[in-house]
Amino acid sequence: MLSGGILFLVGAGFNAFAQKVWMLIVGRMLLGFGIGCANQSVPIYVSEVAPYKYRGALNMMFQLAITIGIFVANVLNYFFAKMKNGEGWRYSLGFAAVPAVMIIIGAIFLPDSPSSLIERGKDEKAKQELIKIRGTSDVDEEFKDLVEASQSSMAVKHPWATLLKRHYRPQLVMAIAIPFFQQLTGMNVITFYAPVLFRTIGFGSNASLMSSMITGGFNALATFVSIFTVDKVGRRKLFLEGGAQMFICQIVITAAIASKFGVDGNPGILPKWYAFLVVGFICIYVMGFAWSWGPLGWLVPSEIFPLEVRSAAQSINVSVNMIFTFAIAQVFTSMLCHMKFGLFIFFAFFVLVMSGFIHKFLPETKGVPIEEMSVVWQNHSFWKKFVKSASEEANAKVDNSC
Ligand SMILES: OC[C@H]1O[C@](O)(CO)[C@@H](O)[C@@H]1O
Repeated sequence: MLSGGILFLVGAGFNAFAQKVWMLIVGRMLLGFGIGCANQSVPIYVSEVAPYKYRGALNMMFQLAITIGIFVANVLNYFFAKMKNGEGWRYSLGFAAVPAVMIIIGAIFLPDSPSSLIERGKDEKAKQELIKIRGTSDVDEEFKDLVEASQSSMAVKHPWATLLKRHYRPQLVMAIAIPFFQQLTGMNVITFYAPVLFRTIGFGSNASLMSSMITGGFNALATFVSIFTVDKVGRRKLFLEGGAQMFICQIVITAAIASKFGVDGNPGILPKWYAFLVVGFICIYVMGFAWSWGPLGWLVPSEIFPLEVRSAAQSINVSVNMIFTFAIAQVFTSMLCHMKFGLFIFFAFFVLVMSGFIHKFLPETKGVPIEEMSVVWQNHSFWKKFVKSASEEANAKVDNSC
């Protein structure tokens, strides 16, 4: 976390004071490395230290911070874009230093997680830490689970190779599929390009930035819904409800754009109600994402990886997420030119596929202590054939040693 914050701060500095294009490129690269470090460490840290009953809500604060960040950035951009001296971009980029400093201060003051202390042989300190964060000295059972998890983790010398073993297939599949699908919802097409989309449907250039502030606001507010419900209704229900909501909105938006723009992209004069309809359904779509795939895309991977492969699996999760964020941003404009309104059908198709995937393959993880998560795979109709139960494993070890 500390490295992420520092990289981010230096990157913001390069960008704000850039005199040459290479400085902007280096600045952006440093921001990218910083984001990578933070995305790798923060969700896992939160899931490790949170009491399991509130793990969902607390982990989702990470996505809440992202959405608030996007919203604040949209608001600031709106004002900086009005600066007469043409230097507004320096402020837009330089203000990234604020969250960077917040991360640095947080990382300096936050204690290490008990899991990571045990892994480094500091058992006594880990126990004290656990007592402190749980607010009770009745932590023996949890501490025992953590020590056991750490022992099996230490037995694993090559986490990357281990992750490829059949036994870890559910975690590997989730580490790839969840971030892939999260980006294939098309959410970033909305957040990156809302200004372009809104201008195209007739908003002026100021109004288009306004509109992206509106979607940013809905994104942040709707994340609270998942924070308050995820530990009650569970992960699967949110995933499936959010998927259905996004799908319906994508179909309505496609129909609205197809009916006015057709394939020649020439809508003539658009009535006000039309713009309200499109913006309205985009907001409902954004809310659907914000209380499902947005936060769950970080929560679920961070709670299903056992300690021995946690870091490796989270690296895959973050990389797949970032690669597809990048890829979609790159190809979006040419896809829009070629597919026109069909672009939304493309994403709607994936929303359908990903909802089917969750329905069939993701077990409910609500209320399951993180160190006991293997049970959910052992009880799952599809994954149980991949995952051995603890007693089968012990027998296998005895067989091997004979
Ligand atoms: O809320 C939207 C944001 O959420 C993410 O999907 C995951 O954190 C980002 O890729 C996106 O910009």
